[in-house]
Formats: sequence, C-alpha cells, structure tokens
Amino acid sequence: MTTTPTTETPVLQARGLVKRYGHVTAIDGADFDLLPGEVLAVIGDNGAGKTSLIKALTGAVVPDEGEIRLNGKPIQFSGPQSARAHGIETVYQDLAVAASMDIASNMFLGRELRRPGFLGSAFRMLDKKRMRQEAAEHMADLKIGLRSLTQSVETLSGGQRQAVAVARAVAWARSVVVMDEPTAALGVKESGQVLDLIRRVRDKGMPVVLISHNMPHVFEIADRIHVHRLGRRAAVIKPSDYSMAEVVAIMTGALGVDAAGDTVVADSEAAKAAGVQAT
Ligand SMILES: Nc1ncnc2c1ncn2[C@@H]1O[C@H](COP(=O)(O)OP(=O)(O)OP(=O)(O)O)[C@@H](O)[C@H]1O
Repeated sequence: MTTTPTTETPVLQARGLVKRYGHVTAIDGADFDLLPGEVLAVIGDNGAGKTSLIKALTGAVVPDEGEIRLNGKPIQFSGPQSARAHGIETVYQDLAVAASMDIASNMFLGRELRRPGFLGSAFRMLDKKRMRQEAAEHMADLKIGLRSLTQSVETLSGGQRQAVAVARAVAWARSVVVMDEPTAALGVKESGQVLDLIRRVRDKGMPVVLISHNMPHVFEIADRIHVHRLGRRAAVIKPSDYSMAEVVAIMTGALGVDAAGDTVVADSEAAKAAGVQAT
C-alpha cells in the first residue's frame, strides 16, 4: 500500500478500521487519509467496501475496530448526527433532497431558522425571509444560477437538484463534504456542471471525498485517488501518474503498487487480459 508522503495533518484519517456484518467483513483493516483542500476520489470494485468505509467515516455505522481522527484528534461518532455536529456533511446518491419543498426550505431542512423573539420561541414560526436570503447567498457563493429559490425542487433538473444538495452540504460543512456518486443519475452536460461545482467547493478550501464508479470523472476532478479492494486501501495514487487502465488493474488486483509507488504485477493473467504491465 502506498501513501503520498506528506507533512500535513489529514483532515479526516482512519487506521485499521474493521466492520463486520455477521460473517461478512465489509471493512478489513482499512486506512484512510483526506488532506486539507483536496478532492479525494474513493474507487473500488462492487463489494470492495467503499460504502461501508464511508459510512464509518460519516457516523452511519460504528466500526468494530480501528481509529478515526478528525484534524488529528481521535474521535468516535455515535451516528450521522454526531458526524454532522463535527462538520462532516454527506451528499447521498438518493434521498438528497425533499422534492416537494422549495429550494430555500431544502437548504435548511432539519435546521430551520425561527423568527426572532416571541413568534419564534413560543410559536416556533419560521423565518422564511432570512432562510431565503441566506440560501441565496450560499447559491451565489458557489455560482449556482437558479431562477427562484421559492420554486419546488421537483421542478428542477437532476443536475440542479444535485447542485441544491451540494450547496446544502457545503453551507453546513465545517470540515469535510462527502459525495456518494453525485453524477450517477446525470447526463453529460449536467455531470460537467456538478464536476465544476465540486471544483468550486474545493477551491473554497473545503476538502471533498468523492465516491465514484465513473473513471473519466475521477480522473478529471480528483487530486488523489484512494483505491479500495477487498475491504481495505490497496493504494493511493495521483491520477497524473497512472493511466485509467492501470488504475482499473489496481482495483481488480491485476497490478499492485509497491512502497516506491511503482506498479507490480500481482496477477499476470489478469494483467495480460487488462493489457497493462508493471512500471
Ligand atoms: N448491512 C449489511 N449487512 C450485511 N452485509 C453487508 C451490509 N452492508 C454491506 N455488506 C457487505 O459488505 C461488503 C461490502 O459492501 P459495500 O456496500 O461497503 O461495498 P461497495 O464497495 O460500496 O460496493 P458497491 O460499489 O457495489 O456499492 C459486501 O460483501 C456487502 O454485501
């Protein structure tokens, strides 16, 4: 396994994570490092344990073993709410937004602002005006152009909905934004817009973890790629150092990566079939 040598303290880090579901070991001693200001893609074959790893890092599952550190400090999340309270926001592939509600209400879903004074404290009245104003500021900040924040989310295109979900996550995140397959359901143009948006989030200084099966998107946007295989990190590489075929070969186990960052043939038949050779 290789890690890019760095002196920076990772924003989010894991060592030796294990998660078992009965007889299945979904995470098998996984390490993870997210550096400040980077887009880190997490890729791996189906069943490699990417989702389980991300769930452990975002509080959705509690690992059986291992350690998670946030900004260098050991931390245990008791649930997604606890990860959120520590500034980790996740954009889920499905269920990203409440379709029948308007854009501003979606931005503040579960964190609604109340009217000041008695109206808010006693009658729990919502401060819709302020929520719209702040939602508009967040949208402008990320250069997301939407006609009206009072239109319901179901009237938006898939890409626009994803943009609302990303804007919401960025608005609340203080440490990390995790995105699970954000372009999976989108067309070419909309995917491009979401990738641009991810770049803007990164350029604001917010590190992004991107789980994706889409290799061209990963190569286009990731600063580093965490390759997950058989429940653990098989390699961390820079997209500029490897071809897509090589990364797929690392993912499937045809190639391994040694401590110097060179690829080594791990399965010669599979490497031959994939048309790749060791460096
Ligand atoms: N709740 C669960 N109960 C039992 N087994 C599970 C559960 N969640 C995941 N697993 C198993 O753990 C392993 C890893 O699954 P996981 O979903 O983390 O992989 P993945 O890399 O995200 O896969 P995919 O790309 O197909 O979504 C699989 O064998 C899966 O069947």
